[in-house]
Amino acid sequence: MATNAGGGGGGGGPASPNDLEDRSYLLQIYPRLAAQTLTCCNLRVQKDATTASVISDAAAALGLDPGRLYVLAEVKECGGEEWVLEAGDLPAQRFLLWPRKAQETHPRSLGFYFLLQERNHDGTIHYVHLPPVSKEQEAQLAARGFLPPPQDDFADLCNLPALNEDSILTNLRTRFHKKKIYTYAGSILIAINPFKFLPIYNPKYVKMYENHQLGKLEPHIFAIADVAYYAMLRKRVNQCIVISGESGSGKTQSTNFLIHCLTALSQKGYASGVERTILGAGPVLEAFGNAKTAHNNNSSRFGKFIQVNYLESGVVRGAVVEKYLLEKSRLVSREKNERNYHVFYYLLLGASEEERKEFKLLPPEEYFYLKQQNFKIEDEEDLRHDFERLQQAMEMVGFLPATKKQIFSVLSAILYLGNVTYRRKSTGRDEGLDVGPPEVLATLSDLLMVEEELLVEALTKRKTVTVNDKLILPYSHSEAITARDSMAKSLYSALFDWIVLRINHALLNKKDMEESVPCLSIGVLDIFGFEDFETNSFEQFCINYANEQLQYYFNHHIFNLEQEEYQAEGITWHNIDYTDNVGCIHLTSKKPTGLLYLLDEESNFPHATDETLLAKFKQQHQGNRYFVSTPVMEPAFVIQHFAGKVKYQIKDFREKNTDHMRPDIVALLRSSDRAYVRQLIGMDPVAMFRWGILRATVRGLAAFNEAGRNWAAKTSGVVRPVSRTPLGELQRSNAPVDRMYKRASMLDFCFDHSEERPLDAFEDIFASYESKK
Ligand SMILES: Nc1ncnc2c1ncn2[C@@H]1O[C@H](COP(=O)(O)OP(=O)(O)OP(=O)(O)O)[C@@H](O)[C@H]1O
Repeated sequence: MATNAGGGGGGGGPASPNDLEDRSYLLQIYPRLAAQTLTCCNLRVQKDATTASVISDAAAALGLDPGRLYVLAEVKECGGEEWVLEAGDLPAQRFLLWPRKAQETHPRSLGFYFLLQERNHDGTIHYVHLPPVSKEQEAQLAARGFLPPPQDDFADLCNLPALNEDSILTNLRTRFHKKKIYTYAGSILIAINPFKFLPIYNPKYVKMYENHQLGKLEPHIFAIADVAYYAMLRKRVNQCIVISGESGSGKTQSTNFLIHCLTALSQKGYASGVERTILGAGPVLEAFGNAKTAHNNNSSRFGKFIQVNYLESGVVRGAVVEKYLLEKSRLVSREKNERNYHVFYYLLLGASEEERKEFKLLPPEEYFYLKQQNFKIEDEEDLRHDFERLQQAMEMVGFLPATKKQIFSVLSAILYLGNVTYRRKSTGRDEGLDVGPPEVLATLSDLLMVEEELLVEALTKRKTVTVNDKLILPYSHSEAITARDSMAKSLYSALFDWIVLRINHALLNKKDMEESVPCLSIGVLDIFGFEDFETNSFEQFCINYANEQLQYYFNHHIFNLEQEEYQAEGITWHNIDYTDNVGCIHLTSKKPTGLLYLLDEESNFPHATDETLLAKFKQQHQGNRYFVSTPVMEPAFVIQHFAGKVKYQIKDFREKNTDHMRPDIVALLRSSDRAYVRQLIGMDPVAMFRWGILRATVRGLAAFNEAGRNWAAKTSGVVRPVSRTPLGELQRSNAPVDRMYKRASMLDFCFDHSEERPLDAFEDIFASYESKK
């Protein structure tokens, strides 16, 4: 029945063309056994030879133990599927179905062979792993027609034949070279920054992706916007798109594309007012919140969440921008070859002669806050143009010329603060500091409209109020520099918050003040990517912690929830092991010993220093696998993040953690004759309260209208159409929302029209609201 042709080659195919029944075929059988001796057995078999007989002949030819059990499997692609044959199957029949070339003797790497494997007594197969097929082998296989031509790019990484780092990167690179910058990994979109314009974002593309199932068309960022939009409408559930990536990878650009598509979908191709305002808001936020860094010429130094609100019909209603963590430290110092916030350079290079005089501007190289670290401006022409662009964008968002002037005065004052210098008093027994130069102090006092005497006090002395006394202590030299920088940072940060608030005001649909409608929303989160610089400080610590949380969110959704869903649906599934980052999150934020809690504790303890803080970190977390030890004398600690190890310098952690506005500075700025400066300082508690009210009002009114409708139905016995002016409903119900609503309207009035005494107006309303609450 079977002929052992030994290890020799010998051609396959018919042995005797004239006698079909007597034909025999040369099968290549490879043993895959734990104790493997021979590499191959070429066995000549007849057409009607069963698997059982082929197994026994092959075992004999290979000198295997006849007392053991074996199975025979057909393999078509090396490393591919294996079809185990039943004892009564005819292997030669399978062989005859193979391509012609596969029936000739060929190397194993080309596939089409049989495998002889050991079988356990319970019927299961005793598997032994083989080395994977190489790329060259695959190519040979394809060249010989045994494999379909290789597909060299996969739009979805989930379809890759082999999923490993190498294959993923090769696929992304191949696609990128074909100008396909987007690739899916299931429902996640991977974008590779092309650093050049691609004509794939015009309205034709919005239309093309509209209401399409994800994956049907070439991957695209518009497809993600489209899925979010239609899922929101179909499920009536708010959606969120999370963008993550390292600095310069294209997060902000992607956010802009998403917002464009999200508003265009709603407007059926026409640009909406909201989109225009968002587009205007972009350059304003960029000018004040972006800077040139080592990684990106236009790096966002703050995180943001843009929420587009829709009516239930899918029409855009308005939008809200929320900002997170502006990198304030950049204002006073930064890494080599990096710049301060764009707006300073725009102003200094773009201002007219008249504006220079009005804001007392100097050339950029004369400001200490700008000239540190390899100061060189090579793009003067662009900066001048950007100043014009900024002015235009400010107008689009509704900044009046007077407001712009106020903002530029504050910017100029911030720059002058950097030029304040200190010298130890050389005469007398006074141990204080001399502050100067006089012309800088005079200009600062002019720009901020504060008394020079008070300004000098705030810059040189700390006031502490105790139960019975008021202590005034002179700052040491380093404390004074910290106080000066703190004033600059506080002013800039308040200015940025005010701008965000103003933009939100422009984005808010004014009708929300008059009528309530149920809304849905899609949010786009664009935060800093993971950072690891030469020197990492508190900012990097916060940014990387936020990214750790994002990673956890991904893990949770991609692995945990998906696997739970499979199990719930009864799909056979082996849980996938993945790197869980919960340990790192606990190290940072778990009560009571997480690093953030220890930091808060040490920030509030009067005698603590950065050194005692570091000692506390080490003492609590020595031995934690996410807290990597550092040499005893090194003022730093290392965290093992999901994305790699990062060393953080402990210097200024406490100072930055408690970086609230110093009371002395608040008091000084509140004494300003410039209403705008007082407004900035008052913003913190009051304007945030106001914004909270607006938000709560918009949400509350929806619920409230519903209550009004029920009330009307109950009292009249008939269901009436809903009034489009909720004030009527509000007055009838006497709900607390009523007060809130009216307060919000009044606050809005103050915000827009009371240049004279806005802060007092805020405070009055705030106090009256508090008393009636
Ligand atoms: N899809 C794209 N097409 C063309 N250019 C792009 C695209 N995405 C990004 N870029 C270019 O790359 C630059 C950097 O992108 P972007 O500022 O969006 O990065 P980022 O991830 O937000 O960086 P950071 O975290 O530093 O703010 C952009 O200024 C733009 O020129």
